[in-house]
Amino acid sequence: MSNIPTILQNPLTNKDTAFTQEERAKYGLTGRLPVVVETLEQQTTRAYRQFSSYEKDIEKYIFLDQLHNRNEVLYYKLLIDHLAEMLPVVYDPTVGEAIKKWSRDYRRSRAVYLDVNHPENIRASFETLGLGADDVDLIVVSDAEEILGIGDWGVNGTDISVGKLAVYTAAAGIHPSRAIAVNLDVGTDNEVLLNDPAYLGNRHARVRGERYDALITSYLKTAAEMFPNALLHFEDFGPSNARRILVENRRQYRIFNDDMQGTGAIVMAAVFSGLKVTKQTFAEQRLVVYGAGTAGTGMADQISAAMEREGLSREEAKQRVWLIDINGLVTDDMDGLPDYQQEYARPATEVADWAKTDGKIGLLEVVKQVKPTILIGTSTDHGAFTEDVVKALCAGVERPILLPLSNPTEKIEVMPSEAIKWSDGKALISVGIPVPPVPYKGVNYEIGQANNAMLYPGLGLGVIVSGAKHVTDGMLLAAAEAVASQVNPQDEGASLLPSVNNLRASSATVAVAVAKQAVKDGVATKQPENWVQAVQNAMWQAVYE
Ligand SMILES: NC(=O)C1=CN([C@@H]2O[C@H](COP(=O)(O)OP(=O)(O)OC[C@H]3O[C@@H](n4cnc5c(N)ncnc54)[C@H](O)[C@@H]3O)[C@@H](O)[C@H]2O)C=CC1
Ligand SMILES: CC(=O)C(=O)O
Ligand SMILES: [Mg+2]
Repeated sequence: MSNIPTILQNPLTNKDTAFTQEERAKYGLTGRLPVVVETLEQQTTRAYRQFSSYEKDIEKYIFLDQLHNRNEVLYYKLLIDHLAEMLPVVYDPTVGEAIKKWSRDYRRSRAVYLDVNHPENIRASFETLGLGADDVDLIVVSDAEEILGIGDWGVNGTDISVGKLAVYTAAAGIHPSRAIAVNLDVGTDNEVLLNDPAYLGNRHARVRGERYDALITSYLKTAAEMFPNALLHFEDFGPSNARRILVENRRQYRIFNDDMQGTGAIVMAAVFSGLKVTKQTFAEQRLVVYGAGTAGTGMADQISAAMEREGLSREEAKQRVWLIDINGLVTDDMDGLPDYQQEYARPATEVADWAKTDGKIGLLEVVKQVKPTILIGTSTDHGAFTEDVVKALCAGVERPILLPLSNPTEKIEVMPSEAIKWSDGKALISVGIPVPPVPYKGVNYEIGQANNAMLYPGLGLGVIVSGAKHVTDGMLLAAAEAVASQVNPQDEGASLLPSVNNLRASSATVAVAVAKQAVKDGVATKQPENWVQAVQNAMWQAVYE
């Protein structure tokens, strides 16, 4: 077959059967499309029928990916019209499965790859996009060391950046052609990939130390110079790099770590809702975090900061936090604790008579001793919140807040259906994955999705609309409050978080709150008269131009 016209090949310009007769004549498409001219709605109906014909989520993922590569407007129209149904396919949990198979199933690239062995190519790689300084709002970058809860996936992790961007556009109307997905290919320690002939990334162990740091520094510098308005979103880095990069660069660059800050903020939103039910303050909480890595310690930081805002000293706030990691309760006599855990390590003397199992103070013992008001799981330890743990939790307090947040489904600490049963409906639950409501003793328990995807799109939109120079703690808090303001958790069986069905409206509400806070914090560079209108105007709609 002869060549396909460029306008049909480019997903940003392709309208396919929706090109009018005039357009067909103008763009050299005469005779190159079937005669019927369709509307976007008609195309969407067909695409939905095609989507629905696939049984497996991974097949649906591939169908949507191919549509994304063919016709961007149609892809987003379909996604936005069926957001609650399709988010779990383009994003968590199915994206995890797609990432595992990415090199083997390779179809077409949608990203920029920055190679640790050729840092001199960073600028040239971005230049190939042909985008000017004002053309980019957002870059999502991942080095794929800790993809969701499934570990190191090297270049296969490209699709976490692509998936996060799809959610930005579908949920908050971030313009798809003003956003870039980036994979930092620094090698991988995943032996399966290193020994797979189909693997498409650098076939060597992860580069660490000076060369890694030089790549990050060069990436930040080049991206900020070339695209000075872009929000630099970091996703799924390993725990030590994630925190270090954020802490070292947040004053200088417009940088956001989703796993620490986005997750921390969505958890804050769930806790705000939970406290409306228990009628307590942050300062009264006892927080146990099971799995003290990037996400878990990010949450400990945000919840303890909320305690401080209510008048506790830093020391008093830390006294109300217990971290549990792979070696049990984190105590100050442990060797080699990473810096992000040291801050919360409990004095060994304080727990000297707590029961140990296999030489560790385990979760059940901590729950019995501490009587936590909030138990968070970010451990990837599937099933860790056993019946004994949930029952002990409920023996300690009347309405515990229970957030088993590990993704994807195969990693979750407890499924809500079990936690509702074991807690006799008392636990106030949210989880990272989408789950259906749980019927129990005549009540339908709606389970909100405490996934950063419920917050970061609106946060990003607020940053873009306000032209904020930095993402401040105040902006994260404003986002969390805006999410929590949309639910009535006191109603029996109500969710702690808004439904995914309302995600676009929720994102707009979050964006307005974030933009206003950016002004208050002195980091906004734009100040329109009406923030609500400015946010609406900024939201890209899936329609043909
Ligand atoms: N719901 C959400 O929005 C988010 C959920 N997550 C989930 O949280 C989990 C952790 O993610 P990250 O913090 O990025 O990973 P990470 O690797 O930084 O942290 C995981 C921590 O859990 C610890 N751990 C592993 N097995 C354990 C066990 N048996 N007992 C106690 N601790 C154990 C590890 O030592 C590590 O410190 C993942 O499943 C991820 O999908 C992460 C970010 C957002
Ligand atoms: C949701 C997310 O960012 C994670 O699981 O890593
Ligand atoms: Mg993540």
